Amino acid sequence: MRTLFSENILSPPPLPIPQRNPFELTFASTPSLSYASSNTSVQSSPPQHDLLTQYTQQQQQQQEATSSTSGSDGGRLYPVRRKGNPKILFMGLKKSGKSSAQKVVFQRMSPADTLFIEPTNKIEQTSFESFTTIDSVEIPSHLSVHSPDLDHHAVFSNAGSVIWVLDVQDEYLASITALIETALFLSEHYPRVNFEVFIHKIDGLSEEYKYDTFREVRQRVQDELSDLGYGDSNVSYYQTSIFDHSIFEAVSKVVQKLLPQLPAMETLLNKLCSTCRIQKAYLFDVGSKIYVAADSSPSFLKDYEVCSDYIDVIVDIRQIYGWQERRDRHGDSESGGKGDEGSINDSMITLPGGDTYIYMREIDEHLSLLCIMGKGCSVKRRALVDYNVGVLQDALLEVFKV
Ligand SMILES: Nc1nc2c(ncn2[C@@H]2O[C@H](COP(=O)(O)OP(=O)(O)OP(=O)(O)O)[C@@H](O)[C@H]2O)c(=O)[nH]1
Repeated sequence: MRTLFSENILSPPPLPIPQRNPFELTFASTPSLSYASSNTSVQSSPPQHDLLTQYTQQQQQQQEATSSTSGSDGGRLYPVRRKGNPKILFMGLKKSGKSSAQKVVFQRMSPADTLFIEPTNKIEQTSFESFTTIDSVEIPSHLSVHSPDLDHHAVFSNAGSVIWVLDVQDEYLASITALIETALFLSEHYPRVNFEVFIHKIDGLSEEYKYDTFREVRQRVQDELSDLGYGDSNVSYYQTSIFDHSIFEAVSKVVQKLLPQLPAMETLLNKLCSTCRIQKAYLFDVGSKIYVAADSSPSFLKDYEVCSDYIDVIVDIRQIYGWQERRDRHGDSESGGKGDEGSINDSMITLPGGDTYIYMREIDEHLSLLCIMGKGCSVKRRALVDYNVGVLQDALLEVFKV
């Protein structure tokens, strides 16, 4: 076959992507991992580990030297360590959807019920208890960042992220002006706080208009910030709606940036995926359906949706029929007694077509691992997957033990 390129021209091999050392965190003890694999070529060799470790150490030294406050590394945001629980502030103009967004995600309110939410007139804080406690705070629309009634220190000093909720179904120029004001205030006074923009109520726009509007808002904000000399400020944008999974995906990404365990979790999931040929692996918080980590392969909303729906099914079944007492893979039950090995809470389904499977395994009472597997990882390899997921489970429990 004739091709445009000569067969003798070889493209250079891709450079290995340097990854953060997962064990940089000050854990009480670090898990020692050895995954079982039927394919030895996917396991990293010791010299590679040395290189990665050296690279990470250099990065850390550079970061310490420049005492960077943003936690940004070449465009990639790494969690900045903060004291206390992850705290997320919801801000935006009146009726933009602040209460709805947080109630749908953290309190499992049905989207239809948000029609009856009363306006918020004072600062409201709620705590979501799960694998970690997430504080979510709503700032009423009449309190702008320059309002003398706002206790800036109490509100922003320990905040992790500010989410600006912008209603695209409304006239949004006024919201953009207030958004810029808030972004500037945060850049100047609280640069460690992440600034996230939810381009919200996107469900009301037609398919082709959705992306145009998203791009227009993003461009306007970026242009105005650069005109004011803050072009390099790290602002993230998400298209969201409470009527689909987009709000959960967006909140997941916001929460992930606040978790110091994220690099360790990502590395563990990457290793699991390469060892067991898993297409995509998510670590879900079952209570809220936000995912706290995923492997680094490209992520599609559809994958997230199918896993999220599967969690709903499992939670419903569990509520109706109950669930076996959980035992770990060593046979210890939660009450401390010894039981039969194998009574671990996991399940697997095949999607229509028969080529794709979803595997779910409880890691602890809040977190569950969900994996999407394709042709390369059939049910015949289930024993290998079970074993390796067991190793991952032990490591994750160590990570959260701190
Ligand atoms: N179509 C659509 N409507 C939404 C969405 N999110 C919220 N809403 C609706 O927007 C209206 C206002 O939502 P709220 O959550 O009360 O907004 P708010 O910003 O908290 O309002 P205030 O507290 O009064 O400032 C409600 O009727 C919600 O049902 C969305 O994603 N899509």
